[in-house]
Amino acid sequence: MAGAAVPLRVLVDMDGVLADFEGAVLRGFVARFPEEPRVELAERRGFSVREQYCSLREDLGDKVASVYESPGFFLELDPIPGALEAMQEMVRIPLPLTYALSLDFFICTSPLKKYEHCIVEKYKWVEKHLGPKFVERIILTRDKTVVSADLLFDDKDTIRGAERNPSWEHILFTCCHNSRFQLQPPRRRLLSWADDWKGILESKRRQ
Ligand SMILES: Cc1cn([C@H]2C[C@H](OP(=O)(O)O)[C@@H](CO)O2)c(=O)[nH]c1=O
Ligand SMILES: [Mg+2]
Repeated sequence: MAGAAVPLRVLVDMDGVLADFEGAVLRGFVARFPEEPRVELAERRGFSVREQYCSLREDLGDKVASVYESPGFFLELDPIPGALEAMQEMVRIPLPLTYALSLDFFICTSPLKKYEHCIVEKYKWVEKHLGPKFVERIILTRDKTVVSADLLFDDKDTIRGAERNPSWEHILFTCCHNSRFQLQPPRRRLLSWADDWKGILESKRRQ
């Protein structure tokens, strides 16, 4: 049909973008190991929490991993400010934005290698905070490069996998661990859900 809108496919990551993984790790670590040195959020550098705690002291890596591998950890994560509202708005597009833009929306998230609690709790978290319709939109994969889309909002600075040229543009979602990461142009960031995510969608609009 002439003039029919081709939907823009958008992937939104979960931890660090919708759910506050980093805040919960620090809180859980302090509660469980109050005497141990810790990494404050302002001092977080690099995606892997475990690596940074290991560099503080070798045995702290296992200790911090025990926090995010515990039952209940993923289910109890707080939503990132503005994330739930942005998701509800995103799935309602094309209402306020433009008549020519419709959207195929998915939550694209990786399970931990120790997946026992993580996987089911991620599903439950989405149902609890966003509702059952969003559960149908979950893509669970350890390799996001093989998923095809126009955009991926993700807090991991470097996303690698089997596909060397993923179809999506990775928009780096700012999180404590990547705030000092130097993005090489033309890579783009979204500073928070208060930042102009609609402008980024518009910039990808198909002709
Ligand atoms: C181990 C680890 C996991 N995670 C998150 C990322 C993945 O979720 P997501 O893809 O939703 O961001 C999930 C499994 O690795 O846990 C971190 O953000 N930092 C870490 O150090
Ligand atoms: Mg993430």
